Amino acid sequence: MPAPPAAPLAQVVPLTPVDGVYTYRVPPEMDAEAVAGARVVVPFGRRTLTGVVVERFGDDDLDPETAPKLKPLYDVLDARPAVPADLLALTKWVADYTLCTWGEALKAALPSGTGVESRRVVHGLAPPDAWDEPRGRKVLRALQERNGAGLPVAQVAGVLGRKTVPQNLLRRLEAAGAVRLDDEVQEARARAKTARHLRLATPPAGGNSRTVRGARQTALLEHLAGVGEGGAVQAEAFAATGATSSTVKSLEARGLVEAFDAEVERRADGLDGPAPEAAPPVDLHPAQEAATDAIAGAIRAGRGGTFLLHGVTGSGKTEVYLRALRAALDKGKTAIVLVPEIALTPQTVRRFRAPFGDAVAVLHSRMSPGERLDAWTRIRDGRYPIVIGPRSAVFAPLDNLGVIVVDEEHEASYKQFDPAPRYHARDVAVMRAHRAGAVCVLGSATPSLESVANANAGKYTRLEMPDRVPVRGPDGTTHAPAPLPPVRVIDLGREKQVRRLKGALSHDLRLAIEARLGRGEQTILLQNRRGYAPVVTCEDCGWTPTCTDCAVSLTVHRDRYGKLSDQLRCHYCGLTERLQPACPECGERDLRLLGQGTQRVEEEIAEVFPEARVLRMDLDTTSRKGAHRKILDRFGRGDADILLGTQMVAKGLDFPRVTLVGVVDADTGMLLPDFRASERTFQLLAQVAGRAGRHELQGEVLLQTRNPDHAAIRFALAHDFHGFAHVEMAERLALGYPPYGRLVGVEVKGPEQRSTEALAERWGVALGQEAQKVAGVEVLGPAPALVGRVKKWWRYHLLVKAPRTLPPSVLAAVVRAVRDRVGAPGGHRVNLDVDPVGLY
Ligand SMILES: Nc1ncnc2c1ncn2[C@@H]1O[C@H](COP(=O)(O)OP(=O)(O)OP(=O)(O)O)[C@@H](O)[C@H]1O
Ligand SMILES: [Zn+2]
Repeated sequence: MPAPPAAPLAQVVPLTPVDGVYTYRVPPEMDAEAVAGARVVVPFGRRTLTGVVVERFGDDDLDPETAPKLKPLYDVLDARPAVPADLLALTKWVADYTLCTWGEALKAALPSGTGVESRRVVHGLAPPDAWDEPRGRKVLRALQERNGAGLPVAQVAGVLGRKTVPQNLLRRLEAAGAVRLDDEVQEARARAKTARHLRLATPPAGGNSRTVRGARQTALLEHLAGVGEGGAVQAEAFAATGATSSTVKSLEARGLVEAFDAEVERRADGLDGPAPEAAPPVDLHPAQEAATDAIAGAIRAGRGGTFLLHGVTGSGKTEVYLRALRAALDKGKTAIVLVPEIALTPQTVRRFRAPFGDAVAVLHSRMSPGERLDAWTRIRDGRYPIVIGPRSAVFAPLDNLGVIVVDEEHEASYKQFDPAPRYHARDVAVMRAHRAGAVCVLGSATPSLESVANANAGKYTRLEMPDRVPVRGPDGTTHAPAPLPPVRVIDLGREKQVRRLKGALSHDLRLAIEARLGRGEQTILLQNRRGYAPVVTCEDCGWTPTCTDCAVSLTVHRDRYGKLSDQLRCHYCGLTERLQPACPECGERDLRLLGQGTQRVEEEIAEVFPEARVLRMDLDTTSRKGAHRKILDRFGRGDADILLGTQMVAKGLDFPRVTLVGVVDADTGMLLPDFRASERTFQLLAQVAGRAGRHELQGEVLLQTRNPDHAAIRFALAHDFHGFAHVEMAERLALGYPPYGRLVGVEVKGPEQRSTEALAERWGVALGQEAQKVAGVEVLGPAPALVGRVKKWWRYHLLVKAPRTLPPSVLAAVVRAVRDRVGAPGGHRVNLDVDPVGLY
């Protein structure tokens, strides 16, 4: 019997949207493991939940009344705390800042699919005719059909064809003894994968040495001799030796080899194959040198601090990151590199793996839950000092952090919207590094105005790399910095008038592509819209198909069978239907397809340049695992002349033979009613322009637009980030928007329009009242969201605005007060979004 624990109580945060911290008794046998950061299973009302211990304490101060009533922990899930101490504090900060529960924030820091979940289940006890009300009978009949197996409560709604669970009915059925409600606990732990393995048989049969063996048999035996007791995965052994099943059969028959099933160790680096060969070390150019000195110096000195590394496209930021990682590792510290999901390309990963090899773990969203859990577990066990991944990797369970790098820090994908916590990974990175005494490096060619403002205010140290990396000639001599490529604007309005442009590609853009085809160089074309045509309309009556569940028009998609099988798709909910050849309203057969999606541009290229080899990269061509990588590998090998795609082609790519970048329609997104629309457009154009002429060959960029005078276009033309930032900042200041103001977005959603609108109104009134108590706070809205209905849910937005000088906690208190007072009654949902990114 172990001694009773000195701190017999544990404070536990359940991993659900339930607010608060709950106290449990720690049974003596769980004393050693139920420490702060460990995941535990606890009784919670009638449910069983997974939670995280956040503190242990003694029962001395406890009220003797409540002490005996405390329930014990049911179980501890971790032998080693899942959440290191610094992440406990960090998630608490995230919860307070983003207005979510600590449990929700902790959940974001843990791999999904772990722990235990319970669900409420109904069991039938009485036959259907024992109940005289039809709804109850229907439920009992469904339960009878399940032969004693329970039905999850959530599915009862479906049985009755309703959206919500009939809680009242269930209570009455339970009170009358017709059903029993129960909690069923499910282990949500991901299972390990097993595969067929081969190994040499023991003891090796001696007398077979004279047996004639084929080359494959010999190769397999040698291979297995090299891997030892644990054996090799059969498929891998086959790939390595050319052996086949019949090779194995004949070796098995002679007692030389045995086959068995065993768990495979999933590689936590998320890649197959060994680490790529290390690239030869480069000599830093002076601006890189200066940046590296500042960053590595801070890491070595353990000083901490945030650096804004503003380096133009192709200035060699990655090399600076690599040196920062090296500095951290040399000090025995660990490092996190955040990259936007879209930039988590094999090319990027290779550049980080090359110098550090197996020290690097890669996390990405395409991993299966099992792979993710494995990777996470090994990171927590300290096997990888470097973690690279998208926004959630900011919570990687590393101890002893030396540096966090946020590449392309301006990227909107660092902000999580759903589910809560609605955090911005860049801001969490800055905070985590700060608390750990680590260095944070924010890198971009087009920094966010928020970061620029922080640098201006002296909170971040600004490091500039204004030139591209000098190009080295084949003889080893270094030339002058490669210039940023010249950008030309093509005014689409004029093109339409003067040249009667019909398709998507202007005369000049066609000529430019043709020249690349002739010289065997490559082209990247950006068209930030997928599908064939964004809108279809009837020439006669003006009918346009819209989604039944969302307030948007449907996009035409064309598959390889051509026009006859055109589909209509909703980009919000995925609804898909056939496009009929005639208008359903008036019967007119002349339906007009308006606008250009990537598919249509692809078709036009095929018509104009039948000999060109085109790769299309958008959400539709990259949905399969590995597709993204395959496309880029092919393009990199020179198996294609043109890479056409959505914003996926705009960022991070570094291909030496790309000398032309064409933006088919620079206006997509530019005119959205979002105060960041202009900034986003500038960033996208500057980033995509940066893909051209990055090495020896001179590049060129063509922008097609209808708004040649727009600031985003004018400054992109001159590669003038500072000019753009200056103008845009002045506008933000005038309007009180970030970085000069603070915002909290409120999204009110519901299945019914009237009640949703009414709830939004009540929020508006209540916010207005609270806002009056604090100087400078302003409430905008409610107004219908830009897309007023998504997946059958109506959406209304409000925006709370405050000056930058108001502490975030004060603004949070305003919104929290309204949440407590008005809330989200009657099946509505209200999402609070602090520092929103996107449309409000
Ligand atoms: N000091 C150096 N000497 C020689 N080549 C270098 C040096 N530094 C970087 N490079 C090479 O220059 C190219 C551009 O560097 P890198 O991709 O790091 O730029 P970047 O600033 O990250 O650009 P972007 O913002 O466009 O992604 C790469 O091919 C890289 O290998
Ligand atoms: Zn829809």
